Amino acid sequence: MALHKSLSEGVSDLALLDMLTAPDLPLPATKHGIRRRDSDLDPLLLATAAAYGPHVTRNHYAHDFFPAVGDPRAEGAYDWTQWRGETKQDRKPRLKYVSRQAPRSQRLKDQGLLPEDDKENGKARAPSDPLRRADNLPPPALHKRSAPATVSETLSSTSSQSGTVALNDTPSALTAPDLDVKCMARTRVPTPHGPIFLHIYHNNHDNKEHLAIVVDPAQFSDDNSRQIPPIRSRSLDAVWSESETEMDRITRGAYVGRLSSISQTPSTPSEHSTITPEHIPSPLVRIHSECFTGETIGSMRCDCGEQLDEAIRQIAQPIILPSPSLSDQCATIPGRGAVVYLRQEGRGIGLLSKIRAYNLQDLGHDTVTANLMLGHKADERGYEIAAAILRDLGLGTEVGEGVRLLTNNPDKVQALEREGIRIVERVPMIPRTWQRRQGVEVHDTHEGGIKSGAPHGLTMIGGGEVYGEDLDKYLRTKVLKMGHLLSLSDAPHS
Ligand SMILES: Nc1nc2c(ncn2[C@@H]2O[C@H](COP(=O)(O)OP(=O)(O)OP(=O)(O)O)[C@@H](O)[C@H]2O)c(=O)[nH]1
Repeated sequence: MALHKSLSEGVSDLALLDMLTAPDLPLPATKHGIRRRDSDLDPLLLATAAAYGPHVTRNHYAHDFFPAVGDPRAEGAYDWTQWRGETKQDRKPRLKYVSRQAPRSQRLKDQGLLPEDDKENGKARAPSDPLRRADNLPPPALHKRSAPATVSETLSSTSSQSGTVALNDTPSALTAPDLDVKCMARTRVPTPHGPIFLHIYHNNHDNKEHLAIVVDPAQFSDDNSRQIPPIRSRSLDAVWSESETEMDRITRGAYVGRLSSISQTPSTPSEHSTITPEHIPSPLVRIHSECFTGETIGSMRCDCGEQLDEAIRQIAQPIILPSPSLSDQCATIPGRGAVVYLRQEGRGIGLLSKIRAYNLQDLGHDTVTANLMLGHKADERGYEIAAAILRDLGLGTEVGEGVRLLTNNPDKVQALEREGIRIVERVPMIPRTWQRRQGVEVHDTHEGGIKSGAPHGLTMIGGGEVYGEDLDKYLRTKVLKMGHLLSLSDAPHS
């Protein structure tokens, strides 16, 4: 009885919707006496629109019955307000339920809600805004690579040799733009390891905002007599436009010293020297790849969070300089260097694929095989942008001092060297549990930061060490399958 009641209620609902929505065409009735719901306009769609109000299905109201249009790009095809009725030519026997609006991306662009080319959090900027303009990218010399690396470079070098085609005559379809990076903003951030300068970079090869974490606390001092060149971004210190004010420059981080309500000195775009006195060790640099799981939610499947923390900690350690003579006291200078933080999540395969790879790993596959099973390479990362950022910071350039690179990954060293970065030393990144096994004190934290004895397993900045079965497997695969330069005999469970 109840079943019959609900069935009959359902039947009358459908009949009502049919009555409201069916075109005025005679339609065959079913054996229950209800017309078939084969209208082009789905009654359920209309019911949803009526139930939830126009704000939910606003765009559906721009759809209606129209004679089918042969060419969807015909005048008025997308804009129903422009529709002036059908012509003889258009006339078709069948009504079709079609959309008369442009694609959503086009509509947003027309309304000024979608930026054409500004990647900064999707917000449109006025063309006059000095922060928007990209015409002050660093001079080409800073970006020159030693060997031709792109189609355009190869083409232009061949053509200039033959002397027949000018550089700019290369067909644009064949040229990839030379990589340019630009530091959009820089700011001071206090961390458990001391203050750092966070730099945000844009580039013309991908849509990611790559970062540089610069450790150079000597820049806070007013002492201009120091011999060590500051680690500063050339593109940031450049003047971006004639209309740029001092406040514009300061707001984007182009200032010197410590910014405060009484200290506001804009930087000058002068070329900084990259020559450091010989007795000063080269800056310590790490090229770090994004790992949301390890760095943000404290995953202990990998040691990425710990590595980021450890890298900043090591770079920030004061440098003890050898004393010129036995009687002299050793001098110390503040630690200096940088972490370039690349948005290449999951070794370049992205977070979604990495998460799927984790499930395959739980089924027993290692990190490399899991990537391959998902149709990815074992490692899809590139280091051209990292090299360009280092050059912009004056690190590892041909003329200046080299860098000491914190890594166990030989591919990374080679890739950076291919990009022209001068690496004078590879400094290993030993996992903290491995260091502890070797009797190394691993909680040597900065004054004022998190104190020794941070809980184990905390992978965030200022945290302790990562451990566990998953991490063991992860590290073993890196050593055994990816050639990482760590000795497994140092591992706690070996
Ligand atoms: N595909 C995949 N990526 C992972 C996994 N675990 C961590 N990653 C990513 O690995 C990257 C870090 O690379 P690693 O191979 O750990 O280290 P590396 O940068 O090559 O080498 P080091 O300089 O010695 O640290 C980050 O982008 C992480 O997101 C995993 O299980 N699968």
